[in-house]
Amino acid sequence: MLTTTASLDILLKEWQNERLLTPLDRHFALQMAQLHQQQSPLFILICTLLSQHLSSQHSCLPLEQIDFSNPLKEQHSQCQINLTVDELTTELLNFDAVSTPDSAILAPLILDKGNLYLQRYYHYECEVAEHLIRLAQAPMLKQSSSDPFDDAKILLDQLFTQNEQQYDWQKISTATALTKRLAVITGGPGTGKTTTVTKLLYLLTSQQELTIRLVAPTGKAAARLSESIKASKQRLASELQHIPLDKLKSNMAQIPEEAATLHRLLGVIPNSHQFRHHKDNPLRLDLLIIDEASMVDLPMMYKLLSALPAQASLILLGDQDQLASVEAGAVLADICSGLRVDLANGANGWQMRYSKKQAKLLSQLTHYPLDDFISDDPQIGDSLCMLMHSHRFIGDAGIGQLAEAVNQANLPRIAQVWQTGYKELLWLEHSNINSSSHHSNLGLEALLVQSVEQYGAYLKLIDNKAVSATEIIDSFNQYRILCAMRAGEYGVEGINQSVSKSLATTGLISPEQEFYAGRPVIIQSNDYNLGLFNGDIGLILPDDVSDSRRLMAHFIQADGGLLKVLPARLPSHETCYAMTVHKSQGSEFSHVSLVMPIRPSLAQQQLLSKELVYTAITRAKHHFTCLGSQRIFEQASSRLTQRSSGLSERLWSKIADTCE
Ligand SMILES: Nc1ncnc2c1ncn2[C@@H]1O[C@H](COP(=O)(O)OP(=O)(O)OP(=O)(O)O)[C@@H](O)[C@H]1O
Repeated sequence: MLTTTASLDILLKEWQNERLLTPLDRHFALQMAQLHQQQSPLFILICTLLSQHLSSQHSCLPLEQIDFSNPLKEQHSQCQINLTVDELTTELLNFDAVSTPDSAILAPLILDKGNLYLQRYYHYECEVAEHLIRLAQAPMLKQSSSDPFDDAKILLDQLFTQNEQQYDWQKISTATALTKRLAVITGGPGTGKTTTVTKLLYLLTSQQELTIRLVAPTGKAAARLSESIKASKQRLASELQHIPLDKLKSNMAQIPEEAATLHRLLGVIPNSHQFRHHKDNPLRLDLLIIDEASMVDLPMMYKLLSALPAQASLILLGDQDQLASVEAGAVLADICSGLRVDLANGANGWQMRYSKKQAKLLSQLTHYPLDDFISDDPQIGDSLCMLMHSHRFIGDAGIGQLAEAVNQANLPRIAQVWQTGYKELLWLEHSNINSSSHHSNLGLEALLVQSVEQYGAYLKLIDNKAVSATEIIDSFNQYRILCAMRAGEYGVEGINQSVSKSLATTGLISPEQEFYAGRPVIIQSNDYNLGLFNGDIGLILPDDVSDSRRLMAHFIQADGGLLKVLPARLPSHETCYAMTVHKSQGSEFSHVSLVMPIRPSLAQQQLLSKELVYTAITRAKHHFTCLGSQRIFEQASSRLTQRSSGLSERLWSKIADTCE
């Protein structure tokens, strides 16, 4: 048994040295102990584990996951506490700093259904669940006529050609969003989320005047949403040629194209965590559409839902299989979790779950029988729709096949896809050659040759005065190296150095100074005055309007405009020939090369997950290269990220919880 605080402190320091804990985790625990005058080693240990869980993006600490004999999966534990979950629950509730949700005065730590929360996160989780369930149970806005869906039925039939052989889930998704104030439309890349939402917007705006806002978590994702909606509107217009041109034009003009970031929508207050819009100053809109919803973390979802006006509707679009948000929570995955089913082949699949009433209504609207999807108590299921057929990867079969095999963690299938020899897939094996005078990795060398060829394309445009900065940035964005890790030779830092060196050797760049023509930079913090945000990527290029052609950092903004900033004024940033997979979320590139580590540490292995590999693959539109070793690729593909949270249970349990 850990009997003294001193022995625990030694243990915490050891864990910190092994990087199993951050200094913040240790300080949090010690501060909690001081604040609540509680020196019990058990209390300090639990606070440490809670903080470590929150730093690892979990929303809470499930007590049943604590293994006292090895709490942080370290090599040699000296921690010898031994308690069952029931004993631990009793011990924890004896501390003043811990309470249950039904206590008269809530303590800073809340213990609910076997999960320990910081009070703030408990509040976020309950509120998000309540908001979502309330929206899911509310009918869509402004229904006036005796059969409010009469017009919608006609329009739905015009917009979707009825397919007798197969269910058209895009049509069913559109109908879902017509009937409920919450619609969650999910699916992998190219499954038609934007196409569906464009048709829905056409349908809604041709019936009534609505204030609609389109948003995404990052500037890049917002810019991509704008582009996709514009392209989708053009495709739709060409499909609807039977509609008189004037009417078609005026209907199309009603569909918004501009997308903003979530931060811009909510109104950032400089140097504050608060936004201008919140519960008491709600947004002014009728319909909010959030793309790339998998990137929205729990606190942000809480803030968005709180700022939503009482009668507004919400549509979440995203891919539930992608990496979850950078901060705590996995809101989209939790929302979708109730649809998960085990398939006969052992893989995971999804199945819609509707109430009888909703299945009947959707059937009437779409003419598809939905009795097979009726569930007893679907809670939020009436608002969900999944698109499973990718229209994007038909021509580029290899990428789609690999993404699917990884997503299903199907190792034999993954091996088979790599062995098929698809022209759009390239495997580079880490192969170290060591001789007394020489150390090289042939895989890395091949990657560097590829990067010189690929990045050479935009670098060669820089001196051509006929080519605009926007065109050069577009060319740069065709190719990107994504790293699974930040640190090390095969992390972002090492690969950036290696690529810079190769480009310099071939004379494509002259990196004598910090800022040189062609250097790509990624911003690492928000600068509201400059309008630059964490994750924004730009290029250092000669300013084509100044005579001296002095160097400026050029960024394409969410509205497509070009922002120029003096390099010396840039907020913290780094070179970006290579970036992390996390930072690439919401972006797409024609060619993606994923770099995996050779010998990941124990802590690094935890980060190499199926979601990470899947996200990297699905960033590629036409070509995907992987530098790795088969063993690490397979290990990563079979490691599912588990984010501890009580949200899934709150959304899908039979009796919806209310927040205390
Ligand atoms: N029902 C359909 N039949 C044929 N092609 C379709 C259909 N739906 C979408 N597509 C095509 O598939 C491509 C991808 O569609 P869309 O952009 O709507 O997908 P998405 O899910 O939004 O993709 P992403 O996740 O990449 O943003 C587009 O070229 C679109 O024209």
